[in-house]
Amino acid sequence: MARAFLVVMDSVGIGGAPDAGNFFNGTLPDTGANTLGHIAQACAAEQAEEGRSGPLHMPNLDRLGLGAALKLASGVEAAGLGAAPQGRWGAATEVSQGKDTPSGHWELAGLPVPWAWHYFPDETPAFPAELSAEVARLAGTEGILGNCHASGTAVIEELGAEHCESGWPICYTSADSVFQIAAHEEVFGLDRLLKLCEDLAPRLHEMKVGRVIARPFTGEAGAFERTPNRRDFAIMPPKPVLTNWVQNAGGRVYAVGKIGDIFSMQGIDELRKGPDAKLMEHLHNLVATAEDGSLTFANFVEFDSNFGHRRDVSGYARALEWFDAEIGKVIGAMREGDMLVVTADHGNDPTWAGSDHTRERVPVVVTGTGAGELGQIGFADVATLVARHLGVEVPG
Ligand SMILES: O=P(O)(O)O[C@H]1O[C@H](CO)[C@@H](O)[C@H]1O
Ligand SMILES: [Mn+2]
Ligand SMILES: [Mn+2]
Repeated sequence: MARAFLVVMDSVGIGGAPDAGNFFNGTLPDTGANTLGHIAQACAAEQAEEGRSGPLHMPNLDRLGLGAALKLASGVEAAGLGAAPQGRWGAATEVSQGKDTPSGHWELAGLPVPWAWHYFPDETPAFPAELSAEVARLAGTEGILGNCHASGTAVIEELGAEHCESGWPICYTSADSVFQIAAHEEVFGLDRLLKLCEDLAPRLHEMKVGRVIARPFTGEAGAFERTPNRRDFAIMPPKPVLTNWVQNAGGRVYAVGKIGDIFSMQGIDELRKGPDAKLMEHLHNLVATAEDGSLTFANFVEFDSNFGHRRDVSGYARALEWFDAEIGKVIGAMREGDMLVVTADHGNDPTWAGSDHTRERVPVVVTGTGAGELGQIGFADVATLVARHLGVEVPG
C-alpha cells in the first residue's frame, strides 16, 4: 500500500515568479531574486567557500530534477545542477498574496489563502498605539521596545540590554504578516513570553495578521542568542487541507518540525520537533516505521532562519549539501509504494538586499512514481499529487 512523504525545504526558491515585482525587500522589488540559482552561481564562482568548497553538490535532488526545475522556472543554469531527471519534476507558482511560510504551506496543502494578510508599515512606530498599549497591558509593563521592522538577531543585539533592564518586551515585524516578541528566557521568563503571545494572538488573528511569534533568547549583553524555544501562534486554516483529507480517509498524519504550528495542528495525529538535524532523524525513523496510507509532512526551517534571513550564502550552501546527502539516505530506505515529494514554500535569496523572504517559484521533485516532466504547476497541485498517490479524495 501507499505512503507519502512531503518534505518542504523552507525558502529554497528557484526564481521566476511572475509577480515578483509586487513584493519587496525594503524598496527593492523581488524581480530577479533566485535563492537556489544565485547560491549555485556563487558556489561555482568560488564565492561560497566558508566550510565548504566549489560547485554546489546536490547530486541526489538534482538526479530527481532539481536543476531542470530551476531552469524551467527561471532559465538559470549553474555548475553542479542540471542532470537528466530520473524523477518527476516541475516548477510551482504561488497565487496566494503572501511570500511567507503559512501562505506557502497552506497552498501546497491545497488551500490558497482566501484573504489579504495585514502587514505593518515599515516605519517607527510600526504598530497602532492601541495595539502597543494592549501588549504592554498583557505583559504587565509600562511599554514596549522596538515597534519597528527588524531582523530578529539584530534587534536583540540592539535592544537586548535595555530589555533586561526595563523588562519591556521587544516587539518587531517584517515584510511578512507577523507580530514577533523577543524576550529574555530568564529575565522576562519563557512561560511568561509564551503566555503573552498566546493571549495576544486572537486579537492579531482578527486583524488578519498571520502569526504571533515568541522569540526567546538567552545570554549576556553582547552575546545574546536565540533559543530553540521559538513558538508560532498561527491563524487557523479556514478550510480542510491535505492533512485533514488524509486523516478523514483513515490515514495517519505525522508532522515534522513547524508543520504543527503552521496548521494549528489541524489534521495532524503526531508532531515531532527539534532542530533540523533532529528533524532529519525523525524523517529517517518515519520512513522506517510509518503505516500504510500515512502522510508524513516535514518542514526543514534552518535554510530560512539560519541562512536566508541572515544572508549567509556559504551557510545556505552547506545546509543544502547536508540536506541532499541525507535525502539520498531517505531515498535508499524507501519501500515499494512510497512517494517522496521535495518542495519549498517561498524564496529567501541570501544574495539579495534586505533580510526578508523573496517571491519566487519553487521546485517540485518527486520520486517513487516514475519519471517525467510535471512542467509549470501551481502550489496546490502538490496537494493533489499526494492525495492521488494515497487514493484520498480531493474535495472541490
Ligand atoms: O529575523 P527573524 O526574527 O528571524 O524573523 C524572520 O522570521 C519571521 C518568521 O518566519 C519572518 O517574518 C522574518 O521576520
Ligand atoms: Mn518559510
Ligand atoms: Mn522566514
